[in-house]
Amino acid sequence: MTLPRYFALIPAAGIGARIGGSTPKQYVSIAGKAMLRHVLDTFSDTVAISHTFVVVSAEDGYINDIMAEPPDHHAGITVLRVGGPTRQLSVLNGLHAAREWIGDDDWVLVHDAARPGLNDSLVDKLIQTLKDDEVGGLLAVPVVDTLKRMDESGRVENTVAREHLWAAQTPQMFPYGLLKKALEQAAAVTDEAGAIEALGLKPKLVTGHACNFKVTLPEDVALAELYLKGLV
Ligand SMILES: Nc1ccn([C@@H]2O[C@H](COP(=O)(O)OP(=O)(O)OP(=O)(O)O)[C@@H](O)[C@H]2O)c(=O)n1
Ligand SMILES: C[C@](O)(CO)[C@H](O)COP(=O)(O)O
Repeated sequence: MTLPRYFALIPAAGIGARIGGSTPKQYVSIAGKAMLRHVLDTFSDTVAISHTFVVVSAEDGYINDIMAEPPDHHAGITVLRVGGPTRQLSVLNGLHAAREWIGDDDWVLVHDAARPGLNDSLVDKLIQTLKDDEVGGLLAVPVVDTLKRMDESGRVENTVAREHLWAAQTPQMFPYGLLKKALEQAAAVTDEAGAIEALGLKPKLVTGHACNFKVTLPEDVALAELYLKGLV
C-alpha cells in the first residue's frame, strides 16, 4: 500500500485590484522578496511536501524572474500557466493540469500566494491534524470582534452572533479526487472548503495564526513586513 503524498497548489493568477499598484499583488516585495517567493520557499522548506504547483496567468511576465532567483531549490516547483478568471477556476485548472502527477488519494494543500506569512510549522500542523481525516480541512482563526451587518444606508442592520464563527485561511487541504470533483460541481465559491461543503461534507477547522493573514489592501503590506521580519 502506497502512502498518500502531499502537494501544494498556489493560486497566483490574480491582479490585486484591491491593493492597487502596477505590479500584481503576489509579486509585491515584502521583507526583501516577492510575496509569492515567501510562499514557495515555505513549501520548499516543508519536508512533507512532495512538489509544489504554482498557477499563474498565461500572460504572467514576472514568474520567470522569480523562478530564476537563487538558491536553486526550485527543483520541486512546477509553473502552470492556466490561471482563470476566478480563484476557483485557477485552482481547478491547476488541478486538471497536474493530474499526471497527483493521485486521487494524494492530498492537495491549496494556499493563497497572498498569504506570505505562512510558516512550515503551520503547514506541518495542518498535515498532522488531517492526514487520517475522512474529509480534510483548513487553517482558520476564531472571530474575536463583534460583527455588524451593514444596511444600504451604511448603518448597522444588526449584530451577527460570533459564537462558532471562524475566519478561513489557507492552506485548505483535501484529497485530490474529492477536491477536483467538488470544484467541478460547485457554483461560485470563494474557497475550496465551500465546494466541499456543497457536497454535504464538513471540513475540519484547524487553528491557524494571525501571521497567516491575507494581504489584500495597501495597509496590509506594512503589517506583513513586520511579521516577515520577525518584528511581531
Ligand atoms: N482569478 C484569480 C484570482 C485570484 N487568484 C489568487 O487567489 C489568491 C487570493 O485571491 P485575492 O487575495 O483576491 O487576490 P486577487 O484576486 O489578486 O486580489 P483582488 O481581489 O484585490 O483583485 C491570490 O493569491 C490570487 O493571486 C487566482 O489565482 N486567480
Ligand atoms: C481562500 C480565502 O483566502 C479564505 O479566506 C479567501 O476566500 C480568498 O478570497 P479572495 O477574495 O479570493 O481573496
